[in-house]
Amino acid sequence: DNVWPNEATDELEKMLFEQQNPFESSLATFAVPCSASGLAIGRGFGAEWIRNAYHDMATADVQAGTGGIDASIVFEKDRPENPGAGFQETLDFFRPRYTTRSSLADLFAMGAVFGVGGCSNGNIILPYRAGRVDATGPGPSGVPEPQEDLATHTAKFVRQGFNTTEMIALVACGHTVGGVHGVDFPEIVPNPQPPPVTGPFGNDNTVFFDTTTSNFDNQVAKEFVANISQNPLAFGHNETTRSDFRIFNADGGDMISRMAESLDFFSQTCATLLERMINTVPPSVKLTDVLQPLPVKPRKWSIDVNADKTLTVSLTLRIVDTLLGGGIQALVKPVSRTGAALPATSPVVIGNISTSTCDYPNCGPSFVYLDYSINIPAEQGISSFTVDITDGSGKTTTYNNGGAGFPLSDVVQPQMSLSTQTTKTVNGVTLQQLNVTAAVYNADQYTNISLIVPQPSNFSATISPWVAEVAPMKASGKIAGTNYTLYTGSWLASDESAPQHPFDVLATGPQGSASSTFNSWGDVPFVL
Ligand code: HEM
Repeated sequence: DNVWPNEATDELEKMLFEQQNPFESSLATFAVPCSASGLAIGRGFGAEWIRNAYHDMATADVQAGTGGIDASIVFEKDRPENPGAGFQETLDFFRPRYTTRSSLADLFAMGAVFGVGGCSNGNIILPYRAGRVDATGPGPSGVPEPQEDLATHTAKFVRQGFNTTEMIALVACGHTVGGVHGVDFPEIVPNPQPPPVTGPFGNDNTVFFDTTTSNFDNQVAKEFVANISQNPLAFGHNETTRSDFRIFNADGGDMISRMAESLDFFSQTCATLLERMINTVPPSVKLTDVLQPLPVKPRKWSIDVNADKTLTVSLTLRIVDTLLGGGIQALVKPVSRTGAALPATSPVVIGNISTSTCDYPNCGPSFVYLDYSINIPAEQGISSFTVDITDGSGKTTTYNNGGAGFPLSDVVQPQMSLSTQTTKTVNGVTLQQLNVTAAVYNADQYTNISLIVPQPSNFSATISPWVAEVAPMKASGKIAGTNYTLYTGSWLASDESAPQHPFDVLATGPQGSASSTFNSWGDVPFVL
C-alpha cells in the first residue's frame, strides 16, 4: 500500500527519512549530536522536543477521548505548568514546515522521534504514524508540576492513559536527557548572583538529570538507584519539588531498579511508552500505518511545453541506494496520455547525482537522487512512468509503484519560467505576490481554472486552520501547434506575514477536473 502520491504522508515521509537532501535543510540534524545546539548553554533541541511532545500530550483525557498530541501546547505556553523557552523554540523550529500536508501536531510527534533517535544515537527509532489533527485553541490545563504530590501525579498519568509502573518508566525515559534550568525553576535550581553570562546565547544555569545528559540511556535510573544522583527533581535542596524521587519510589523502587539493571529493558520500555505517548490522540483521529520509506519516489518534477511542440519533463527521482547496488542504471519508461510506451530515458548523470544519508544510525536508508530530462511530443504527452533499475550484479527490476506506475499528469502544469514571485506595497505594507502561468491541455473541457494558495484563516493566531485563497486564471494565448493554452493568474497576500505555502493550479468543468498540486515557491523566479 506504500504508493505515491499520498497527500497524507508524502511530506512527512520526506521530513522523516530524508536528511541532508539536495532541496531542503534537514530537521533531525538539529538533534544530532544530542548535545549540539544553537540554543543557550544547557539547552538542547532533542530534550526540548521530547518535553514539548509530553506537555502537549499531558492534558489528554483518554476516557473522555480528548486532547493528546494536537499542538494545543502552542496556545498554552503562558501557563504556569509550561515554563521555559523550550516550547516557543520548538514552535519556531517546526512552524516553517507546517502545511496542509503536515500538521503541527504531526511535526511535534516527529520532533520527539528525532529527539529520542538523536539522543540515543539511533538506538531507539520510534515508529512514526501521521494524521494528527491540530487544535484550534487551548485545551484544559493539567500538565504535572514538580511541587504536586504523588497522588496527584498518579491520577494525572491515569488520565493520560498510563498506570503507576508506566508513569515511573515514562518519567525516567523523559528525564534521561536535559535537565532543570535555573532560569525557569529558580526554586529548584537557584541561580547564582550575578548570573553567569557565557557564550552568545547566555547560560540558563542547568542542572542535568544525570551525568550523561546527551545520551538517551538508563544512567538516570542507575544513578538514582545508586543514590549518587544529581537529578534536582530527585535530590534537589527543595524537598517539595522532588517529584522524581516520589514517582521513582511509587512502587517501592521496583521499576526504576529494573530500568537501572538493563539498558535493553530501559530502551525497550521507553520505545513502547514513548510510541504510545506520541500516538495519544482522540478516537476520532485515525493515524496512518507506520511510515516506511518509498523505495523509489518522484521527488520533484515539472513539465514545460516547448515552442517546438514537445514537452520537457524534468524529474528528480529519489532511490534507496541499495537498489542500485553501486550502479546508477535507472531507466525511466514514460507512458503516453493514451497508454502507449515511450522511449526509455537514462538519468542526466554528470554533476547531478547527490546522495543523502541519515544523520543518525538506523533511521532509514540512504538515498540517491537522479535527475532526468525527458523529451516527449506534446501530442503524445505523459500520463505515468515506471522505473527499471539494474543493480550492480546486472539484475533488472521494474518499479511500478504498486502496479499502476507513477502517475504524472501533464494536463495542468505551471510554467515556472513564465511565472514570477514579487512584492507589492499596498498602503505602506509590503505584500507578496505570486504570478503563475500554467499550460492547460484541451482547456475547452474546463469552465474554471484557478490558482490556489492556502493561507491561515486567522493571521493573528499562533496557528489556525488553512483556507484556500483562490485567484482566477485567464487564458493568455495558445501554444501554436499544440492543444495547450496558457492561463495566467495572480495571487496577492492579504497579510504581510503570509506564509509561502505551496500552491495548486486547479481546472474544473462538467467532465471532470485536473490539477497540479503543492508546487514550491522555490521554483518560481523572484523578480523585484
Ligand atoms: C510528574 C511528571 C513530570 C514532572 C513533574 C516533570 C517536571 C520537569 C521539570 C520541572 C523540568 C525542568 C524544565 C525546565 O527547567 O525548563 C523537566 C524537564 C524535562 N522533562 Fe519532565 N516532568 C515530568 C514528566 C516528564 C515526562 C513523562 C517526559 C517525557 C517522556 C518529560 C520530559 C522532560 C525533558 C526531556 C526535560 C528536559 C528539558 C530540557 O532540558 O530542556 N518529563 N521536567
